[in-house]
Amino acid sequence: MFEKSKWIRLPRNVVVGHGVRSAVVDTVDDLHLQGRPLFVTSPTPRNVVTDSVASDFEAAGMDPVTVTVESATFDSVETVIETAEREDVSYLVGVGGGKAIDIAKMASEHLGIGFLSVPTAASHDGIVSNRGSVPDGNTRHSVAAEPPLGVVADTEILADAPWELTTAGCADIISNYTAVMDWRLARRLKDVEYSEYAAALSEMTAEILVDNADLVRPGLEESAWIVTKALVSSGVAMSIAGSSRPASGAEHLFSHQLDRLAPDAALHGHQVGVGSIMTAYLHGGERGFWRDIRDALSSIDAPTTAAELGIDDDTVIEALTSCHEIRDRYTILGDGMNEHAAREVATKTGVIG
Ligand SMILES: NC(=O)C1=CN([C@@H]2O[C@H](COP(=O)(O)OP(=O)(O)OC[C@H]3O[C@@H](n4cnc5c(N)ncnc54)[C@H](O)[C@@H]3O)[C@@H](O)[C@H]2O)C=CC1
Ligand SMILES: O=C(CO)COP(=O)(O)O
Ligand SMILES: [Zn+2]
Repeated sequence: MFEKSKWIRLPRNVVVGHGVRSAVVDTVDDLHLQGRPLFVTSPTPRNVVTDSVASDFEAAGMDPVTVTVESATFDSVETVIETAEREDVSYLVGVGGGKAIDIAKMASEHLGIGFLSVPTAASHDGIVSNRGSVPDGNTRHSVAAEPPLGVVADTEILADAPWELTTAGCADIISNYTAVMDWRLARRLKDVEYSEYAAALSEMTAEILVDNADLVRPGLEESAWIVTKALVSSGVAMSIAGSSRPASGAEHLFSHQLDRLAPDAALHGHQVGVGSIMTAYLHGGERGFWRDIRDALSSIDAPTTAAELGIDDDTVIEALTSCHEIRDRYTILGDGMNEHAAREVATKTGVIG
């Protein structure tokens, strides 16, 4: 008998466009959410966006509360849960970059209440996904979390955000190529669960973004539009897969290890992009696909070297040789690279000098 079953949980409303920040209240109405909202945000997004959206809620008589978190940790998730329980809120609104949105979605999963995702930067593909990404000691968890009921992505806000946040989002998408290569490898060697639809959607998303790279330029609102659509599509791929596999392979392990070794040195998307150049080399050797990844990153102004990340060469080598230990996720790194091999890939790809 066929007994397999699967839930794919996706947002119901995705609102993208110029000035749609004023539609957050309407989105809440459309989703029939009632009661008191808790805004989950971080310091800069709070000043830039959250307070003005919260004042729309006040004007609509919804009595919002705001909690500001600084980092994507389990302690921050706990702070949000405690605030939500104390203030008797009915749903959450995550406003900010990847960290604030991850915290909101994980708290929402724990509380069993809905949440809305209001990105203030096109910097990551967690805008829509049903995963949270949290460092914890020597490891990094990819946690099952509540996907947003609705997403409101105002392209005016996203285009006004610092340009490097947008290039980081592009690099997070370009890294899908190597994430999917790793996923297919793990399927062949370790029989891991695999979804052809999620893999194809993830690769196609990267392909469309690279094909449109000429249109991704600083200050252009159309760029924010193109990148946001890719981020949404990549997040949907993760939700179809029920894991971050379509968008996170060895290049993400490399970035997660850099976060431990050189905290806050560079943006998540930029780190995974550089990691992707090197893991593409490992997948294809001299045969050139890594050059396509590097050129795609360069074409949208994303870093392609350790120096451009602001990270020294030795730290890159340390991350490469140890990042396979971050989590139990089989990738092209297998059971780890030795230092000589790591130096060779980093040098041959021009990541280190
Ligand atoms: N759950 C998932 O599926 C995914 C999760 N992530 C996670 O997301 C995080 C990376 O996201 P990021 O957005 O790069 O990090 P982030 O949330 O730390 O934001 C980066 C910086 O941009 C600032 N910022 C945001 N909006 C701004 C605006 N409009 N104007 C000026 N500054 C603004 C923030 O204050 C912060 O300093 C990582 O923790 C990563 O693991 C990334 C991809 C997928
Ligand atoms: O960043 C992600 C996808 O872009 C997902 O993060 P994880 O590697 O923690 O699953
Ligand atoms: Zn990522």
